[in-house]
Amino acid sequence: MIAFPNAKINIGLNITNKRNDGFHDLETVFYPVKIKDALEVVESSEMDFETSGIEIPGNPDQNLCLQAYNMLRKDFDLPNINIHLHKNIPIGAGLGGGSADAAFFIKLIDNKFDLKLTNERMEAYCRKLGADCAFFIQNKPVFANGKGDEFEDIEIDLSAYHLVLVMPQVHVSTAEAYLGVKAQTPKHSLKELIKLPLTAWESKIVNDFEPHILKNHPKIAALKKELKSAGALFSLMSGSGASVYGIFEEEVDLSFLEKDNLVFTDI
Ligand SMILES: C[C@](O)(CO)[C@H](O)COP(=O)(O)OP(=O)(O)OC[C@H]1O[C@@H](n2ccc(N)nc2=O)[C@H](O)[C@@H]1O
Ligand SMILES: Nc1ncnc2c1ncn2[C@@H]1O[C@H](COP(=O)(O)OP(=O)(O)OP(=O)(O)O)[C@@H](O)[C@H]1O
Repeated sequence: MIAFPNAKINIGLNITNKRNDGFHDLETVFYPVKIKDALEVVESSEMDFETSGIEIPGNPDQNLCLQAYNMLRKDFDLPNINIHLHKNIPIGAGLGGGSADAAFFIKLIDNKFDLKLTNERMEAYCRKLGADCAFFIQNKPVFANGKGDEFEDIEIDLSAYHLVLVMPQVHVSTAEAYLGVKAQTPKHSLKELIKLPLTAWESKIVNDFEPHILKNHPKIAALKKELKSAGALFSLMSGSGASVYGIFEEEVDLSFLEKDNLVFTDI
């Protein structure tokens, strides 16, 4: 059985409070995009985990797909499987790629082995793996708060626009991003700002990670400027970075960008 975990972008991100458990409360809008990995599971006599595509840093035993499998195995009688993950979603990009893999893996195992898990139960498993992970169970645009794992439905549809995402040769770890940020109550709630017409979003809808990440990584700051100059109605770093997206009214020629950037169009 095969699944295609997709990435997300954050449209706005306010860090509102530093919690006592080492995490932060935030407000964000998660929007699914079409940049995808491929994940295949087949039943087998022995456990095996293989990857291809972009190299994943860290110990393969700690891959979120395996962590998800080990967690499910504690509660269900599951057979050995072979997992193949083809990695295409950039890592350290603020695109939630690892979280997407884990959530889609749980949905795939539920489907393949007929576990009959509800969305709520799958989201509960996801929350144990990472703050971003639960979003990918329902995988639809939402306003999120708490650790980024409590959701409210919102009306938002960007399908009339051209979304472009650029990933520079810069890697920002999520932990690094949170270390440099100061929590504060935003002047206007993102839940209200997101209702404004898209042409009014620029400078009102912000990402609280941007000030320090753009300062420490001038390549990301330069990219954001370039997308603006190319006519983006709105552009923002996604999550903790390093990727930056632009929302354009028309298709845009980005051949002027430096060749070492990864560019995804019509995401
Ligand atoms: C930056 C975002 O992508 C925005 O959507 C997410 O908040 C990150 O979520 P994630 O990658 O799933 O994060 P996790 O793997 O759960 O946590 C990594 C580290 O980020 C910090 N962290 C994460 C989420 C959160 N709400 N507050 C935090 O302070 C913690 O130091 C944590 O140890
Ligand atoms: N399936 C996986 N895909 C990618 N990274 C994984 C995976 N499993 C575990 N990881 C670990 O998670 C780290 C970062 O993952 P991810 O791509 O989600 O980060 P990100 O781009 O910063 O996204 P975000 O901050 O939005 O969650 C990697 O460095 C890797 O060690």
